[in-house]
Amino acid sequence: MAKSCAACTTARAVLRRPKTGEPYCRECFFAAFENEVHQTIVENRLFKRGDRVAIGASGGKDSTVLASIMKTLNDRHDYGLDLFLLSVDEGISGYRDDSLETVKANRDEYGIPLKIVSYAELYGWSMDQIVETVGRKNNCTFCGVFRRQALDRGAALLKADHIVTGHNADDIAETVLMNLLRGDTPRLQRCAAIATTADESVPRSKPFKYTYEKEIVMYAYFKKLLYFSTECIYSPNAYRGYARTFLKDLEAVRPRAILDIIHSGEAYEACTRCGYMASHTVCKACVLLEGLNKGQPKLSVGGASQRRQLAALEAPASPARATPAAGASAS
Ligand SMILES: Nc1ncnc2c1ncn2[C@@H]1O[C@H](COP(=O)(O)OP(=O)(O)OP(=O)(O)O)[C@@H](O)[C@H]1O
Repeated sequence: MAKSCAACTTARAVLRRPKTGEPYCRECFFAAFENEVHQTIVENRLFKRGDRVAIGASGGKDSTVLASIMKTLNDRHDYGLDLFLLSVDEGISGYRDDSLETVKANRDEYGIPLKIVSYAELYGWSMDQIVETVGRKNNCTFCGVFRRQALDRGAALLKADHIVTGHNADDIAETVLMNLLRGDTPRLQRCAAIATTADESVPRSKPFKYTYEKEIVMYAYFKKLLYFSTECIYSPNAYRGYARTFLKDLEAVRPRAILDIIHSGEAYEACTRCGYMASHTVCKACVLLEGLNKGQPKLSVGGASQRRQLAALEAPASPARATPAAGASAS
């Protein structure tokens, strides 16, 4: 017997939500999907009214769904944003030239202006030429670094206040895993952040940070969105491939694994004093040192929480405890 939708309980379910495993009808799935992205945008205060927002548009599923949903939410909730599509043409024949045709079709369908910047015009080198020179092994490094800057330069031409990209929950969890496997702990929290701002670059954010890739594909499918699905011909990123397979295996057993990994990245903190990894704003070594340096080592090794220990150590010394130092200077 056909199941009914877990949300409206009346319509017939046509899908099972990958994130929760619940049966949903089409309309309730659209509503839940759109509402979750809206919540992410509002709770993280990603934009302010009047912002000019450049949507990094590659023609792939993520950025195509992002463009569609940014338009839907901007209209529905009156965000007051000026939206633009921004595409980087890396100069990869048989790949980017075809995907840019998809972006142009999306420009016409959504009525969002499109700006294309190319590696050839910005750097004097296309990726095809770079690969001819450096080979296929390290070409992704060139492409990644150049794309980051190209998006900034394109956003500057558009006078954009903000760039959004289609990075989804799976992409972010994969990056957290890769940084963990490489022992690159300083990057853990940064790669899991929803918004980033580097000096002199345009602020960026990822409205799909908590959106599952499988749900993006479902949304595109049921909305009949047009996207380009070929993988880059130059990107045999084997390491990410293993992280991806591992993540998919985890997801199959426990769908929440994707969110849990993102939360692990978010929860990682670097000590605000010495930069070493910490589970609090200040690491245990700094708390112990503070105790030693203040002549109260026992305060920092007791059973109290690290926050309370630090607060106690940072509190102005009581008159009784101040006596030895005061006595020393008086004598
Ligand atoms: N050539 C490009 N021009 C503009 N934005 C890009 C380009 N390539 C990537 N991006 C942005 O970076 C995001 C992540 O890129 P990635 O290469 O991981 O692609 P993806 O996961 O296949 O996403 P998509 O499905 O949108 O192509 C994209 O969703 C898009 O917002």
